[in-house]
Amino acid sequence: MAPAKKIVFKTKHELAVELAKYTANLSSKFCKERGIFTVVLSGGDLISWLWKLLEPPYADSIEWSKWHIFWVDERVCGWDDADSNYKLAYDGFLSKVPVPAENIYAIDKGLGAEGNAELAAERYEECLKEKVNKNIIRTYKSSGFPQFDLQLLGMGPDGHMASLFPGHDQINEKVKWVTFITDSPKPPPKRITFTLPVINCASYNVMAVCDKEQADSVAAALTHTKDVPAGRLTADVEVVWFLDQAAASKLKGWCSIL
Ligand SMILES: O=C1O[C@H](COP(=O)(O)O)[C@@H](O)[C@H](O)[C@H]1O
Repeated sequence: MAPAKKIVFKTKHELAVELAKYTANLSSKFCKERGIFTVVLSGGDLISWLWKLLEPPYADSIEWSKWHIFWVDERVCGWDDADSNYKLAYDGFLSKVPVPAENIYAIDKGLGAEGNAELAAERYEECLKEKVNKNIIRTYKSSGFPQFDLQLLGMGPDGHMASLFPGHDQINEKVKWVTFITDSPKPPPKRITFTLPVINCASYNVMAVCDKEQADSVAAALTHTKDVPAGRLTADVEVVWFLDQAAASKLKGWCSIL
């Protein structure tokens, strides 16, 4: 289990620049080693901090054709719904880079539109298993859980990550790869989400958080003074918290500031 690193940035702009560099370095490493780079996206603000990847030197140098894109959580709705994490990522990032359409694994379109959270979670887990069988996704040591190369995560003000919310049972799931919630405290209520064991098997986990609304939960998660889902985040190789000064404002003195 990797200890959490924290980096505090003066501005969101600087955070986005460093996030692009970090992602591009890992892309280059995994594309060289495996010919594939598996990337897991979240929804929320994270997508707006990926803009630097769309610019030089990254836009033209990243081997986009080797990227495979998954979602750590998804709202159970149509792909064109304003709540959709797929739509958010497509409009803000994926439509601007040449990742092949067949390498983008969104929630099942029909089940999403129908609002069938349970079946949508089962179908997404089947999708992951199929990609494991095709050696697109690696598995974690002997556990059999999928191991993604890089997950780009965010955290809500209540300390939730993915769609694992405080006080809800999904955080305790130990067997399934993907589970669902139908009473999410943050709208919309129906969502599917990777489970904690899957999230924590990733080789590299980035948790990017900005703004003062998240400051209490950032402090709770990183000092373990209160049990919030994001405080359980680990990774196989490295977990790094990318914070702006407002999000880090309740942490006392021990972060590296860029
Ligand atoms: O609902 C969600 O919230 C979290 C955090 O979002 P943010 O807007 O506070 O950054 C997000 O990571 C997750 O993917 C999304 O479904």
